[in-house]
Amino acid sequence: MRRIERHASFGGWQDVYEIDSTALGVPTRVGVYLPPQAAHGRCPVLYWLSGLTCSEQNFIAKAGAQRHAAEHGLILVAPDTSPRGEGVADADGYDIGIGAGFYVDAIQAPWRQHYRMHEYVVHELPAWVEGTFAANDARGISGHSMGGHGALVIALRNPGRYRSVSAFSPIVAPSKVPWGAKVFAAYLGSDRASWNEWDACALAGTAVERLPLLVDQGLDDEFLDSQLQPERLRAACEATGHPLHLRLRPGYDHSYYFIASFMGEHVAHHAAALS
Ligand SMILES: N[C@@H](CCC(=O)N[C@@H](CS)C(=O)NCC(=O)O)C(=O)O
Repeated sequence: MRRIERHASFGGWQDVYEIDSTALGVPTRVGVYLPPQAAHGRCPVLYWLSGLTCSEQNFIAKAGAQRHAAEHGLILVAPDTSPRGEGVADADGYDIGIGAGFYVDAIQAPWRQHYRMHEYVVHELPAWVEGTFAANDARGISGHSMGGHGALVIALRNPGRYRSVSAFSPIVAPSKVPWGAKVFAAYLGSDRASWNEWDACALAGTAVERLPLLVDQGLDDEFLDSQLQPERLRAACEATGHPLHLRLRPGYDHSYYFIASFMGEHVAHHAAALS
């Protein structure tokens, strides 16, 4: 691993590392915030999954999460949103290929060679974090938009691995909306039944662990009706009794201004479950 950035931040360190990922088959960058408490003992870890077009930089520069992580003693880990670099498949459009890994394990050519973000985020990344830093194995996961989808799906698919989950403006039913349908057809193929394994609304119906879902959604979000449709998650959770705390926020859009406004509440939610 190579450390390529280090900044003092709220008594701790905001770092960026480049690691050689086996799952992705390429070097990949990851933001790691070490709170001041990590100098004295092991801390829980909150994983953050960003949305379309993002790298590890958007969250570390714009979400303002370090102040809250320092207050609660949480390590923050923010991976890239896809494999990238020479030899990595890509296609026209910001919503497929590089910057749009969708946190699935692709099975279709040419994507399957590198697009294995689920394997990377769920297994390889925590093993590296817990073996490298003063981290314990108490894990929470959160994210935004495509990353909100990733956080919900990863928590629902992997019972026992995460103690808390939350999302901002998540794509709750990727199988049913244009962003998800486009990449699922490419990465997973035309068998739509298999898409349910990567769809939070479908997974909420079959989850064996009823981990409560905390979701914030801005009502002035430009993607609310076309891509996000949070009422689908409410209906799916009501139908199966899955605990959901969905907060609709008037006036807020899809940006990091929205995320930063409620980041403190999300970090506190995770800290309560993880500490
Ligand atoms: N209209 C945007 C769509 C992508 C977008 O809104 N990305 C969100 C996540 S879905 C984001 O976090 N963008 C980066 C940022 O705001 O820093 C674009 O063309 O780039």
